[in-house]
Amino acid sequence: MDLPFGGAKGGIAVNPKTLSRDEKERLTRRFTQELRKVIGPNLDIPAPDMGTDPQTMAWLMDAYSMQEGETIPGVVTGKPPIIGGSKGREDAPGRSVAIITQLVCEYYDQQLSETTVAVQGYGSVGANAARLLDEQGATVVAISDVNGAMYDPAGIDTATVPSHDEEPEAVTEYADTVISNDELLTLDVDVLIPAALGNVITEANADDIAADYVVEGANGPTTSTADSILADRDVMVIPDILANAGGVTVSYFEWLQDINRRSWSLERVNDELDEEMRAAWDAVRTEFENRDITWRDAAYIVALSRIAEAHEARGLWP
Ligand SMILES: NC(=O)C1=CN([C@@H]2O[C@H](COP(=O)(O)OP(=O)(O)OC[C@H]3O[C@@H](n4cnc5c(N)ncnc54)[C@H](OP(=O)(O)O)[C@@H]3O)[C@@H](O)[C@H]2O)C=CC1
Ligand SMILES: O=C(O)CCC(=O)C(=O)O
Repeated sequence: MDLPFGGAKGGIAVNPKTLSRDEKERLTRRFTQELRKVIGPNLDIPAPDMGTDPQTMAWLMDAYSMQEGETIPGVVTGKPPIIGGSKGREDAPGRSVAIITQLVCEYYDQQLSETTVAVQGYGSVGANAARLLDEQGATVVAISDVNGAMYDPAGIDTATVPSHDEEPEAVTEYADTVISNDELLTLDVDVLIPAALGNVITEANADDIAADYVVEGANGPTTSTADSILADRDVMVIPDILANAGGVTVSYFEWLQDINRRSWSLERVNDELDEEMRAAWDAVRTEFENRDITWRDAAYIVALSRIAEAHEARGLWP
């Protein structure tokens, strides 16, 4: 039986191989019950981490710790800061999306103050990205939740619209003009940030994407066929593994804090995240420029080269 670990709003460091079959079954039942209480049928949707929150991660820590007889905070990340979570973890993926969007704009000589942005999903990733970009001077013209999108070509004051965490399914209630989530994806904006479900940019709508830049906030929002269509159309797609990596990066910071029994300040978390994101951007940009490939291929080359080097260092490479 597979444990429903990983990919939630934090990572988990349990090695299922070290658990007995009975322990696995017990943990799986407990986790699934608790998760279903929160996200109900959504447990079966393609992005199962949507709708979970730091409390969910606290349950995971407690369920595991009960088996161990002591609290093991480092076993799972994305927890509330008061019980071993990291400050800044909730905002981190949206913050990294905003940092990367800023770097993309700088790279293509696109002034942020003259940049329009549409964001699908208004949760941990979408709302934080939208609000940071809004604060930095971009014009956020569309945001959405499961019910549809708020659209205002003059710009939305993102701070006044509650995020999923603050009030789920509220975006359209605050809107004068509502459009569909599908329409949001094809708006004529500079930057499109899909930050909800996977597989929303497909063969069926890739030709209609009017944005110049797609910065992937969600995991896997673009199918591979759509990716090729966008590449042929010179739409720059900045891949999820770079853009939303703030989440997993601050999860790593959280694990470091937990195993060292330390708590970092928010300023330190955000400074170190900024540094990591800029270093990742530089590494990907170098491959992009040297090889004349897509941003996604450049990110894969950076990642796979590191794995290959690690194999080589161990003498494992044929
Ligand atoms: N949180 C994290 O650490 C990370 C998350 N991701 C990925 O980012 C994406 C979003 O996750 P996250 O922000 O954490 O999730 P949240 O649960 O915090 O927010 C999800 C948002 O998407 C909206 N939504 C739900 N269903 C749909 C739909 N069918 N169409 C449009 N919008 C919808 C929700 O609306 P409503 O309020 O109405 O429910 C909510 O605004 C996922 O793909 C996730 O895998 C990637 C990296 C890290
Ligand atoms: O924190 C993590 O390890 C996972 C974060 C996350 O949800 C993701 O990157 O998709």
